[in-house]
Amino acid sequence: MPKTASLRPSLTRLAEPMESLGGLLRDWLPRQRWFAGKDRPVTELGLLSMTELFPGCLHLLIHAGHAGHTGVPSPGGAPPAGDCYQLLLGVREHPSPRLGRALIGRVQDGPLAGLTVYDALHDPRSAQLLLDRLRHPGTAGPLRFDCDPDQPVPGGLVPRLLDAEQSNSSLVYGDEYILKVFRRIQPGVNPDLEVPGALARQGCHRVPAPVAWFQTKHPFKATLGVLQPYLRDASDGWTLALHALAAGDDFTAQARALGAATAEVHLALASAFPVGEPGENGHTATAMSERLAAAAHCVPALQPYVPGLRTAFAALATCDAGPPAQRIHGDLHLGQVLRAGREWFVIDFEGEPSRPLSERRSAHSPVRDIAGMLRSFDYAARQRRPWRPEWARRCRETYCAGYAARAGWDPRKKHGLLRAYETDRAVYEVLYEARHRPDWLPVPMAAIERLAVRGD
Ligand SMILES: Nc1ncnc2c1ncn2[C@@H]1O[C@H](COP(=O)(O)OP(=O)(O)O)[C@@H](O)[C@H]1O
Ligand SMILES: O=P(O)(O)O[C@H]1O[C@H](CO)[C@@H](O[C@H]2O[C@H](CO)[C@@H](O)[C@H](O)[C@H]2O)[C@H](O)[C@H]1O
Repeated sequence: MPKTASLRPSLTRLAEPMESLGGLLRDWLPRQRWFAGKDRPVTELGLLSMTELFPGCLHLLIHAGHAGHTGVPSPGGAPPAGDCYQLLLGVREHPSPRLGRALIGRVQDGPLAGLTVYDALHDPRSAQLLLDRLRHPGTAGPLRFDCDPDQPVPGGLVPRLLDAEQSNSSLVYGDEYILKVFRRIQPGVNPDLEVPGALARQGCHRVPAPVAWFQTKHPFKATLGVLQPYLRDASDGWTLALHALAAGDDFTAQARALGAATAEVHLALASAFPVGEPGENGHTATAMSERLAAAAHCVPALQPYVPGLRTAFAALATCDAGPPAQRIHGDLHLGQVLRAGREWFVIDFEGEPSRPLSERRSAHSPVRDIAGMLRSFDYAARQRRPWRPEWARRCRETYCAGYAARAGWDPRKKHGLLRAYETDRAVYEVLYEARHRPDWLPVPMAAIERLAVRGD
């Protein structure tokens, strides 16, 4: 059995832990899928907080600064500029060879010299101890662990880390629960805790409700992770859509049911959170135009289409107000919906990861979510050659019909709104793909061309 490094209590008070970790993390962090600053070199790494969670496991909040940003939190606890990441680091003399993929490296300098550091979420023992902390409310330094006393979580569940490419890291326990450990941390309550909790209180069964969570109060208050029931026999909408496409199967019945489920979630959100006034289209159009300009600056391939795309935003400013602004999902696509039995469930209420948390928690038009899902049918249809525009068109049509039947208003009758929100979403996707998956860029670019040239 590998010997766990003795992490003396003094370790948590070490003055210069980054002497040991800085070099390793500077190399490792930018290679993680959830690292947001891939297009900007990391110029500075700073430690915002460090807590010994249990022997051999450190909880860290790390600031990654890019040129011109400082990692020093400003007075009053406001977050430093740049990004803050949550890491759980295992620290051992001789980690198990089974942790090979999780290795970050062997420390050369500073107080941890000679020890090996790895991503502790890959270590079943650490994952089990983390669940134990969640099962028993309490604190560890600035960290606080809470659970819903009405939904007790049993001990001894075997953990496994999901290895899908994700914005965060998720551990599944005994196929009973899933713990999402947020990676990029922003101040405030994370919508992925706030929204499912509020929807559960509304009696909405479309969203798995949180059963335990943990947060920090230093260097700012923030949600760090959420445990919820795991839908064990579920398949996500993206996988189902690709299977249907591969088999030449129709997907319209599923799309219709998905439209109805989206409307149900929107109705529950409108009951759970304050609803805004309609009539903000001018302001929204300006924000969309600004996002387009910023995206075209980063991705020059967008530039020839800017004038055509702007016509969608100009039209939005003058078209009817549409449904009132309300809390929405914020990043709805086929990968965010799960089909279990004959029901659709909606997960991941974090919103678009690159937007500030305050913006993600504010009210927006529900058309934004609808546009996100319509774009997703287009993404799916473009995964096979020859691509299948008819398949996407039918899914889009029936999704809207399903939505209309439940919501009482029909997205298809809001053409100007839908076009503007779809354009805004495609612009976001161009930026997302350029940063994370350049090979996928042609998918949203095809939509950009269509929206700019044909406008439909
Ligand atoms: N409650 C759940 N039940 C079953 N699978 C889930 C559940 N929540 C998430 N998943 C699975 O985990 C994946 C990642 O979850 P998600 O919340 O989208 O994380 P991320 O923010 O990292 O993208 C999903 O695509 C889904 O396959
Ligand atoms: O990681 P998240 O699920 O929160 O969302 C981000 O990554 C998604 C890709 O994994 C990205 O979605 C885009 O690609 C999907 C296919 O992989 C497609 O279904 C979506 O329509 C498309 O937007 C999402 O935009 C991004 O925020």
